[in-house]
Amino acid sequence: MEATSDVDVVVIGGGPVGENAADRAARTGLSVALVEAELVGGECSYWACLPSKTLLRPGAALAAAAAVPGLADQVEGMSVDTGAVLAWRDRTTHGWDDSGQVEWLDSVGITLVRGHGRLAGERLVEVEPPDDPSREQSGPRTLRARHAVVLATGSVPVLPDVPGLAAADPWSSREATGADAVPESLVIVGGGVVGTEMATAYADLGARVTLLARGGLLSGAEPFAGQAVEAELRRLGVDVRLGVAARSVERRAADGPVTVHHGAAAGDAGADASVTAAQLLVATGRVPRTADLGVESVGLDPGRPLTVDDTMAVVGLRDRSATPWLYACGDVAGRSHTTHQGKYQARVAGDVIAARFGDPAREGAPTHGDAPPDPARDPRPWSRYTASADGAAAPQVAFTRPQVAWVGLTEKAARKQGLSVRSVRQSLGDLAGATVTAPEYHGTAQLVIDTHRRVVVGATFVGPEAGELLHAATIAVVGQVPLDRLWHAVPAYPTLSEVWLRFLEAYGW
Ligand SMILES: Cc1cc2nc3c(=O)[nH]c(=O)nc-3n(C[C@H](O)[C@H](O)[C@H](O)COP(=O)(O)OP(=O)(O)OC[C@H]3O[C@@H](n4cnc5c(N)ncnc54)[C@H](O)[C@@H]3O)c2cc1C
Ligand SMILES: NC(=O)c1ccc[n+]([C@@H]2O[C@H](COP(=O)([O-])OP(=O)(O)OC[C@H]3O[C@@H](n4cnc5c(N)ncnc54)[C@H](O)[C@@H]3O)[C@@H](O)[C@H]2O)c1
Repeated sequence: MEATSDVDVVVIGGGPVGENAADRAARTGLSVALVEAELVGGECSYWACLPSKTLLRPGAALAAAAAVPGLADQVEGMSVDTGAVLAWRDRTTHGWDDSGQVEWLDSVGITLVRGHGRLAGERLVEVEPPDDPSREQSGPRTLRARHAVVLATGSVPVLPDVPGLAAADPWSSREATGADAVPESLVIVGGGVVGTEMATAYADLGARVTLLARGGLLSGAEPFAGQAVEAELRRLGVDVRLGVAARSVERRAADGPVTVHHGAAAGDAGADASVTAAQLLVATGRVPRTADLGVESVGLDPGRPLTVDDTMAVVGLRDRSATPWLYACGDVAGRSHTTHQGKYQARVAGDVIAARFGDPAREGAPTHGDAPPDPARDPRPWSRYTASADGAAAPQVAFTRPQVAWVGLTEKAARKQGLSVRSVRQSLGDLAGATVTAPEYHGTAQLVIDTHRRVVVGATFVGPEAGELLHAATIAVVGQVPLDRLWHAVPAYPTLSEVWLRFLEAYGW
């Protein structure tokens, strides 16, 4: 095995984002090496999106059946078969085996280098062989990139500085999505997307769940969304405690129960209540994985978020070269923590690299037909080389019950940006589409409208399968479609999309 290898592009991190950046660049004939320390497919495939959604699906399917006359009586009293669900989760994650993903890399001509990658200066990456002896080093120790290096190393969970917490060896989302048994009881710290999704899944799987949140639930979304999820979690039997902070944690034996003492989140007063459970999950957010990545070798601060421009080029390097060579996308870039938005950034970074260094005329190249970005000038917003949607139009779905789907700005965020906005809120349950879905369908949707430009800048849908309603809103926000034109986008009868007509009627069109 050669010690040093020259390639056109090196991608560090083989999650969904690194894979996409590598693929886009490789399609223009560039040679690409992908460095991966664990499993190709990343957090999303093995410990995040896919296993979590598998754990959530059976409870959602049961609830959907229970809401439909003719089925409700049949499923009453039924519970989820935990063993079957965990076995399905194991199939979804391919038993934590990445050989399928590795085959794909081979098929598209991307070279996999297993090991921990670190920058060692400009366009230079050193790879430390993996600890796991079953996963042997499959490539060179040093990679010299002729053109570009892409950082796609994802993020790591945050462990708050609470006395006794680290010593209690709590679960992170990895253990929660990868568990091989359901604990009798679970206390969750954190009321964000992981906290609410896992509270739903574990309640469905039969655990007694307590959820501790500093504020309300899903604070990144409109407040009414978190309130709907809170109500449903309580209905499921989850003990939801809002406005509280963990003050200390005790666990006497490694496999023994764990007690979380908590008090009011506002102020520093001590603990006034506690909860004891068989297991503890900490879900208090994630930070970009920039520690132990060698970023100090190019003048950046390890452990701190990276700053990228809209072409996903990292800014603030010690030595500025005429053409940017270092890019970052996905969780590590810190702009968004979702797979779809990270992959969007990867398409941008991959296409920028391909346009700057690859052969755009090559068959299968994605980049012909648009002017390549000029590194000396600001990139043109909304071109294929610019991740313009990140700030203005990023969608997200929390697969809670009810689902919460949102895109763009909340009303509060829009006002904070100085926009003059008006929100219109509609009940989904009143629509004909709801009546034929389930007689007791409950749901709410809201548009945030920029009253000067008369365009939609944000949208939220809360209800069963609300995620499927989101994309029309994403198109309206990205396209900045004027309300006058939206009026001509006629929703089919009887679908839930008729809420768009109700929005326009309520706004006063
Ligand atoms: C429980 C949970 C559920 C989620 N559900 C969803 C969902 O339903 N939908 C959604 O859109 N998003 C979801 N997310 C977010 C989603 O998982 C992330 O946004 C996504 O994984 C980011 O992709 P990435 O490629 O940037 O990082 P990752 O998926 O984390 O991949 C990074 C890869 O880089 C590797 N790596 C790191 N450092 C190095 C190094 N120095 N050298 C070599 N390799 C390295 C890692 O081993 C990993 O394979 C969820 C997150 C969690 C925690
Ligand atoms: N369906 C999806 O798209 C999906 C699912 C799961 C996770 N994710 C992504 O993964 C990332 C991580 O999820 P997450 O839920 O851990 O983060 P989050 O940012 O969504 O929520 C973290 C929560 O923890 C709270 N918190 C922070 N510090 C705390 C402390 N010291 N004590 C108590 N509470 C504290 C915050 O107030 C917040 O409510 C998110 O950015 C999310 O977008 C996405």
